Amino acid sequence: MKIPQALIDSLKEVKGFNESTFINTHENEEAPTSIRVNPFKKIDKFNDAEAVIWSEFGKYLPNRPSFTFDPLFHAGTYYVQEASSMYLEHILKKTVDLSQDLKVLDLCAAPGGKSTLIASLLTEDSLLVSNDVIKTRANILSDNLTKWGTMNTVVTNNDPKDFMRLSGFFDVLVIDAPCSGSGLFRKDPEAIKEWSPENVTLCSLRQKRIIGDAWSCLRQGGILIYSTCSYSKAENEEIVDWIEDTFGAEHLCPETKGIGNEVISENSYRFYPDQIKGEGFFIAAFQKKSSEKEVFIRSGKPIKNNNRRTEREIFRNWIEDIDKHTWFEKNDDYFLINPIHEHTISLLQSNFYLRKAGVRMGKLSSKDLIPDHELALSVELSRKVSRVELSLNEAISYLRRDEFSLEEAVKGWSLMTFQDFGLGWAKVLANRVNNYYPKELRILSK
Ligand SMILES: C[S@@+](CC[C@H](N)C(=O)[O-])C[C@H]1O[C@@H](n2cnc3c(N)ncnc32)[C@H](O)[C@@H]1O
Repeated sequence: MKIPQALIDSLKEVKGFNESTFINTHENEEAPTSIRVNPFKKIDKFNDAEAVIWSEFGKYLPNRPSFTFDPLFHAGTYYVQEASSMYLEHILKKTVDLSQDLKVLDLCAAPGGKSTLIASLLTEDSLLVSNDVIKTRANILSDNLTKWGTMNTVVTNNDPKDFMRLSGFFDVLVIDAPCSGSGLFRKDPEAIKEWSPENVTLCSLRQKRIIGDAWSCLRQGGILIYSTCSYSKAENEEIVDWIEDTFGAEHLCPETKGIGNEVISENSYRFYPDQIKGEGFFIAAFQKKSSEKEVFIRSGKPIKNNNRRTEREIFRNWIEDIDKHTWFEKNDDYFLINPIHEHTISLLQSNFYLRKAGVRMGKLSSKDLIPDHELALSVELSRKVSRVELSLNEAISYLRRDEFSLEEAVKGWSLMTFQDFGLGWAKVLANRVNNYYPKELRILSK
């Protein structure tokens, strides 16, 4: 792997950069494999694996297994994530009171590494809005958050400037900005071909535009966390200076955890693969000092309609504690949400392209629910729902969407599980089983 000389030259004066070890690591060492476990779907599988020091949920694996052929991966019990980027957890814990109910925007969120991490840290009554401007990527983001299983998440597919409509609304704004990607060269050597000083300049301009567009949606006193997987100062320290100068934000510098002070560069944190067990990463936190006119969100009880009592009784069979929740209907689909978020979700619905809100439970037929895939992965699903535990081979077959049969299964909708974690639905008929695993998610590789 040949690192572009122009990149090396541009880093010579940067804090913590060591040219010879940096080049040696890129040429001779493989990127470590790490995963982050889902606190809402607890598994033992990685208990003995080496911990990522700065994350409560992060683990290094001694080698890279085939995640595609692990049903626990498809059940959302863990997320494969590069270790350095898990440092967001430490920064959040140090700058935000996570015991409070918060409104958090993850603005550049696909495929969902940071969002699934944030979702793991928030209270039930908090709301995470995960956004990505690119439609196909917003769909992947939505799939990954569905697997994570939490209800307090909304996925939007909007341009950052659309968030100006939510003036002063969010307590926390996370901007993991699109960047020149030099920090991930070991994992994606093809990215080296795309790298150029001109691209760094373009990325830097785009990063400023994104931050400028979204700034007003953060409330006074709120926290902005900015990160990239680039080494270039133009995308990192220079953006930090620009944020301080343009918005008068206070640059915070929480104490480090599991990394030495040498990674602190002008009050921000730089991760180099020759110095820590992870890839290149940059992260900085700020507090907003200026005031913002806050968007008005209606409060109060939702409007009831006559069907709700019947609907509730149907949903009671599917949802663990339906009396704690509410729901809304859109295009015949029913979405389970926290009543606290009802008006906010309604506001988001009228102003944004929503890809996901709460848990899509499914459609109602005359007497029952036709369950949606989202419900199968949700932590709100009732234990009363009929379940069939699959062996490893059966689970792989199910995830491939193969035809299969089940001995002694109860007729009707059944949750297919692996080690007790939901994978999806099947409908058991008298002489066959209909596999309802979503076509677009099925395992294709041999
Ligand atoms: C570094 S990736 C985000 C990774 C993600 N936070 C995670 O941890 O999985 C940057 C994201 O920004 C999005 N993006 C690209 N151009 C953008 C723009 N002009 N405004 C906002 N987001 C953009 C990309 O689609 C991409 O998903």
